[in-house]
Amino acid sequence: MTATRLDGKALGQTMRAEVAAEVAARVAAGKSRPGLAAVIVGDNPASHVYVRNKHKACTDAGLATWVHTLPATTTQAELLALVARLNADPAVHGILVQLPLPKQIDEDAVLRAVTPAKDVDCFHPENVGLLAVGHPRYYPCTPHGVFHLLARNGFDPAGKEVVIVGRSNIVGKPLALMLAQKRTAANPAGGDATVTIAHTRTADLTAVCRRADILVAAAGVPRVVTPEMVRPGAVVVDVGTNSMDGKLVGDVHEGVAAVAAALSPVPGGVGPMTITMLLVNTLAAAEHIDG
Ligand SMILES: NC(=O)C1=CN([C@@H]2O[C@H](COP(=O)(O)OP(=O)(O)OC[C@H]3O[C@@H](n4cnc5c(N)ncnc54)[C@H](OP(=O)(O)O)[C@@H]3O)[C@@H](O)[C@H]2O)C=CC1
Ligand SMILES: Nc1nc(=O)c2c([nH]1)NC[C@@H]1CN(c3ccc(C(=O)N[C@@H](CCC(=O)O)C(=O)O)cc3)C=[N+]21
Ligand SMILES: [Mg+2]
Repeated sequence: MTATRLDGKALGQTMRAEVAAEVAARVAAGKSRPGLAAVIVGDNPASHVYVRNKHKACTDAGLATWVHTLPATTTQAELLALVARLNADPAVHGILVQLPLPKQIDEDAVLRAVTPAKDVDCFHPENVGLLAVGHPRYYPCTPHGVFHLLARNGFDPAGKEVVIVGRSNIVGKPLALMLAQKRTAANPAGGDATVTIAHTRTADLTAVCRRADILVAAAGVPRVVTPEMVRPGAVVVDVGTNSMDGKLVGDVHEGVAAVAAALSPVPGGVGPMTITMLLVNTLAAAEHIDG
């Protein structure tokens, strides 16, 4: 078997075109143009690549966008002052503070300073709480991207065994929450799946992963998911974006393509979907804030 490719680049483009059409219609109707402000502190090269990609995707879809680049020596007070200014700016509907932040900055304090209505990453505890009780204001971008990459390729997670490797606050944990939840009108990306979360203390990772109909790798470790961890015919989503010898690689061993029914590539899988969901959320934020 050679796995079907879950093409996030193509699906992301399709969904970006949908956002662009809605933005154009909204602006033509005299409403506000959705705007995203991205904040990047320091000179992590990967962060600069992502922020540049986000900026271009916003521009292409007709969103207003600003990138605030601050030096690595920025103090917490300076960063909080910028966030306060963006919170108060009526042209800004979405605020993204690129992670990770330099050591002198308390990441949690900054994420909590973003006003929840503009928190298009869904990192603020109020928004995480709304997600947890099944009434999301926004879906977090990477988990939402994974949901659409599955659902729109005909792999509805409802009733399936899902195993997620990774339990971070930005990927594994919110994805597990979403996929386990009941799908309702208020929670259309509820997965109705049976979900297992694996991590570094999981006793037998191979045995746990082999239970999966849908296996999601979000560990940040190249090739951590090997072919023997995949039940033949399973669907595998690779969230990893790791830099190895100057190359971008995922968390899934290339041999998995011979075992899985479908596999998302890196690059061109979850990454472009994440950016697309950021545009979706920025449009939703403008509707939420301005009507
Ligand atoms: N494509 C995209 O849009 C995005 C991609 N990413 C990528 O996804 C990956 C994960 O990111 P993130 O969640 O932030 O990473 P974190 O480092 O915050 O979390 C990694 C998680 O994986 C678990 N883990 C690590 N190694 C193993 C292992 N050998 N076996 C089992 N579990 C393991 C950790 O377990 P424990 O909790 O026990 O330490 C932890 O829960 C990275 O490659 C990142 O670059 C991230 C965000 C968006
Ligand atoms: N506040 C915040 N929000 C985030 O959403 C966030 C963050 N911080 N910090 C870092 C992670 C990582 N992340 C990616 C986004 C796009 C790609 C992406 O588009 N990747 C392309 C390739 C990009 C390249 O060429 O390097 C692909 O996979 O095809 C990857 C990773 C968002 N993150
Ligand atoms: Mg820090």
